[in-house]
Amino acid sequence: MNAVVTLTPAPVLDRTYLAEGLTVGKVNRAYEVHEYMSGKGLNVARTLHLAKHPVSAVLPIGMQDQYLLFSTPFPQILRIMPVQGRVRVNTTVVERGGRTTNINQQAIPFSEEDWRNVVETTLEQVSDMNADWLVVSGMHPKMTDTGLPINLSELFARAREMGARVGLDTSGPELKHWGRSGEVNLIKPNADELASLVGHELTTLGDVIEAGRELISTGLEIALVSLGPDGAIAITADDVVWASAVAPEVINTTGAGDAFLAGFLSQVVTPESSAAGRESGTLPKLSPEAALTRGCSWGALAVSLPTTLISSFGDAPDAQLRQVDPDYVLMEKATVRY
Ligand SMILES: Nc1ncnc2c1ncn2[C@@H]1O[C@H](COP(=O)(O)OP(=O)(O)O)[C@@H](O)[C@H]1O
Ligand SMILES: O=P(O)(O)OC[C@H]1O[C@](O)(COP(=O)(O)O)[C@@H](O)[C@@H]1O
Repeated sequence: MNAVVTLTPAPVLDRTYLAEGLTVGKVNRAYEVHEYMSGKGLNVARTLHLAKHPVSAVLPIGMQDQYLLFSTPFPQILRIMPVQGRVRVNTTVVERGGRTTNINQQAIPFSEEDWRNVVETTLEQVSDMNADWLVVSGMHPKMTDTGLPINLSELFARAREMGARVGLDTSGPELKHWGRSGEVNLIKPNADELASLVGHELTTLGDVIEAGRELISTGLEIALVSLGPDGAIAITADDVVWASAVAPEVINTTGAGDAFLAGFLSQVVTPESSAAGRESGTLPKLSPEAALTRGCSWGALAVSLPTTLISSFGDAPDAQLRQVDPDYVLMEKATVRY
């Protein structure tokens, strides 16, 4: 069935200001403001749900903030875990012309008990949905008692024992740790995140491919590197595929990575390969090529909308693509295999 479970360990209230321009150190005025519940895993799940894909989003959110979800689209896909602490707020300023500035708040720490409940609920979802993927997205909170970041080893190992692949979309020290741990199947860094993961500058596509291959040698199955307007590249042990799609207009780049990952996940395992895998007790075969093209199209669509994919329209992403670009004429798609 190619079902996906997402876990967003640190959900967010996204506040987006649209302004003519942003001058640091001056008073800036917004001509439009949007506010909605978000977080990388939630964004991926909503986008997949719009595409009628089986998906469930685990969201640890304190009681005081659960009202924020009252008007959220698609409440049926949410698995809300009550935890201590308030939800964080991420602020985005989008200038005309598309330049985007983000200020992301630190994640609220987890108590030992809250984290344990989140792990168990997530695994229940993986099991109930017979999930092909568990995707953990966004910042990782620290634990209140130790001050150390959450430990995902048990969650990853048990999800994999259940036959799910594990995907991780994060940055900074968390990506450095888990990206090389051999405990996840997929990571989705952008070029800057990949450079800091491998510890050196990446100036050419060849550098990106080499960095991806280095990670594959540590036990990763697929490095999915997004390259902003230059599309994305998927690197596996025996395949390197690049694709891109042209955005009709660049309005707000926040959320492009999430839309891209949703598009990729929606196609990387076909229902047939998923079923065949279950029958033979092996992991389903991956089809990165079609998945990459779909991911780039959805990413390009996301940048052409003022907010994220889901809050602007209620249609499936491919229908939204046709509204933005009736014949897909502007979305010239290219896929190259290296
Ligand atoms: N300016 C753009 N034009 C067309 N597509 C874009 C543009 N920016 C992003 N995308 C698409 O969205 C994907 C994710 O964007 P990227 O900026 O790399 O991710 P992140 O938001 O995680 O940093 C890209 O791989 C690309 O397919
Ligand atoms: O958990 P983090 O790293 O603060 O990221 C969360 C932020 O990333 C987003 O999910 C957007 O991410 P992308 O631009 O990578 O798609 C925002 O909606 C959210 O505020």
